[in-house]
Amino acid sequence: MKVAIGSDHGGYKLKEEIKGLLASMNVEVVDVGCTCEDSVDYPDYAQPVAEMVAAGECDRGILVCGTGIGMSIAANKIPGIRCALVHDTFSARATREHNNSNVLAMGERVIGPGLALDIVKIWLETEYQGGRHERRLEKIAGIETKHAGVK
Ligand SMILES: O=C(CO)[C@H](O)[C@H](O)[C@H](O)COP(=O)(O)O
Repeated sequence: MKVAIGSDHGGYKLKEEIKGLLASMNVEVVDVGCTCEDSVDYPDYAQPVAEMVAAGECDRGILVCGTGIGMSIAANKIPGIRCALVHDTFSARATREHNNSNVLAMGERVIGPGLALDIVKIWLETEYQGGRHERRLEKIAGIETKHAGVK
């Protein structure tokens, strides 16, 4: 598996911890930054991660900012992206099984690294269930199609 990862300054430390976990899981990582705790703007990191996933260059994406909210809003603007903002292990599993989420967003200012790493592991290892959920994802894709190019 190949994972694109990005953070702003508010998520930098957690991003580095997640990279350590991914290395231990033999997951290939593309880190788009940021590279330190200097203040930056989260959309500049959400966009390349989401674009790499949407283009099929990476299998999944992981985004971290202070809350995860800005990252998830920005990532979900990219067609084909289903970014889930997750701060508990139940949702980590459910969003893979039900939503086939392809990007995970978390907030370093919201949860500690122990829980965050558990969430990442569960999210990466849980399979999409398909079945009844497929019809719902098709409806989400239909919303994207209907609004494509609308400003
Ligand atoms: O996008 C966010 C909130 O939706 C993130 O938490 C950012 O990390 C946060 O807004 C950055 O805030 P700062 O005061 O500039 O550090």
